[in-house]
Amino acid sequence: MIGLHTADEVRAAEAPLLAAGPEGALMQRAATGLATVCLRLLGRAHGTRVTALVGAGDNGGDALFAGAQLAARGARVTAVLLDPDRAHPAGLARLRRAGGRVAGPDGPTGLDRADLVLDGITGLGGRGGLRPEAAALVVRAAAGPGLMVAVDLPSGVDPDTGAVAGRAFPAQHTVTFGAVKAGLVVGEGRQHAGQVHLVDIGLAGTLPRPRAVRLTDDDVAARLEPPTDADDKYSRGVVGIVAGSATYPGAAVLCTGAALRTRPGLVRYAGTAAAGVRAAWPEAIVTEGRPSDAGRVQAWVVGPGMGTDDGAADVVAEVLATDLPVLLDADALTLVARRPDLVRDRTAPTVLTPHDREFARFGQDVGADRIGAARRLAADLGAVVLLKGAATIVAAPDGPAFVNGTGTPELATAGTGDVLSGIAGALLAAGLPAAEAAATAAHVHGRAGQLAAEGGPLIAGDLVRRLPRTLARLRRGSGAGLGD
Ligand SMILES: NC(=O)C1=CN([C@@H]2O[C@H](COP(=O)(O)OP(=O)(O)OC[C@H]3O[C@@H](n4cnc5c(N)ncnc54)[C@H](O)[C@@H]3O)[C@@H](O)[C@H]2O)[C@@H](O)CC1
Ligand SMILES: Nc1ncnc2c1ncn2[C@@H]1O[C@H](COP(=O)(O)OP(=O)(O)O)[C@@H](O)[C@H]1O
Ligand SMILES: [K+]
Repeated sequence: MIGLHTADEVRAAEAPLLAAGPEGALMQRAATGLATVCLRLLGRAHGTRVTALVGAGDNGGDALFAGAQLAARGARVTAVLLDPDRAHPAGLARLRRAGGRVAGPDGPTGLDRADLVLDGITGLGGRGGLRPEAAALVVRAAAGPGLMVAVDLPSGVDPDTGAVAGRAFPAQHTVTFGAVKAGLVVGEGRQHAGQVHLVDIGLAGTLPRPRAVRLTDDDVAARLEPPTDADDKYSRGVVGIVAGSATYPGAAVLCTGAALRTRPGLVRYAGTAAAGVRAAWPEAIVTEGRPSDAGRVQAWVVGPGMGTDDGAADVVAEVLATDLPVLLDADALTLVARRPDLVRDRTAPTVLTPHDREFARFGQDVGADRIGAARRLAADLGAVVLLKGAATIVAAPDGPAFVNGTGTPELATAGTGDVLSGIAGALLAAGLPAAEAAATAAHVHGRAGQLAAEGGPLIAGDLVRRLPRTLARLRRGSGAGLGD
């Protein structure tokens, strides 16, 4: 698991090391890590042109020391000082000694010819939207040819929430120190961070337990146990699906197919799309009747394409009255948003999987702090909330939030959410704790999307078809990095 930390947590973790160590030691580790990544990205230092944008804090110090290391190896480095009187003095001296040049924002910045631009304007100390002079420099840097590399985090991004007020540095790579900041992997921050490289500066022993995490492929593989000799079709979990309608069987077919392909022991379907489901998936056990007619299950998925009429409302209430784990998606969300007590009154786990518009039906817009929003709704309802998006969030009333790291914008197409519900339902039925089932499903869904997208634009059915290979790859193990 990759811990995702806040600025306060990182500062608190640094404090004892700053007190104990020689002055500047942490900054040297950070700058060396930064210069190493830059060298790797450039391929060589000699003859390359680097412009470092330098603010008045320690983030600028990191950029100056890294710039000095690159200059010492033959790079032509220009430091653009936003506030010349307050630039990190030792860093500036080191850069000058290494042969680096220094300019103001109105001087020869070298941005129009740079191979690489280092963003050392603000890091953990940045507050609010970038000031006009800094924002203007970011715009000029983005218009130039240089590879955009953010120091610790892209300036203008809130380290905790990923919120961007105004403009922020659009990085292709972010070299972050000590811990991955939550704001680098969620919301607008994620879009500005590019690939994230973590530099170890020795905080492992002093960081607190993270309040947000990202699952790796290995974490997910550990939650996807293949069947053993001891298993039979009932021991792997039985999923119940209530979805679709006679006029719209698609959601039911996709959701049932995804549940089947995640390979629980058995999938039951109850609802008015029975004919379509039976035709598409002979493996499912299908009834036109109510959920109570379907036979025993270990978890229910309710909602995709089922409509919001009184009949649908009755079915949702019937399922929520069971003492089984229930996943509510799509139309079921619209229905419970009108009657949230149906969720609050439950003792068995409930998972809600809204996208932003469905989330808003519960009374508050998502806003810029997506992790915070998911946590608030989870606490309010006493349920697990999976908030869909480019980086899907899973939050529970307690325990860490999960920020998903897999997926592709190709997933923005009709029906992919129905597939996600089917996968999550199968994992709930298999007995995974609700938040882990939801987070594992989001990860698998994203990997299936990436695999399907290799073959070109995808449709939701492609995800179902790719699930077996996705699961096999995950179980075989991989070396997935931080930024994907
Ligand atoms: N504390 C430590 O020992 C270490 C800190 N490190 C670096 O230090 C950074 C934090 O340094 P600081 O606390 O000095 O803060 P920063 O360097 O992040 O930012 C402070 C400066 O940015 C300016 N600023 C703030 N908001 C602004 C805005 N909206 N627009 C324009 N300018 C703005 C402030 O006036 C101030 O000059 C980390 O992100 C990291 O890069 C690393 O060197 C590792 C060790
Ligand atoms: N830009 C994007 N990048 C990555 N994933 C996305 C993006 N847009 C949507 N998704 C994912 O696609 C799925 C869409 O689900 P949803 O909106 O419920 O669609 P539907 O209701 O049509 O099935 C979610 O899993 C969401 O996280
Ligand atoms: K920065």
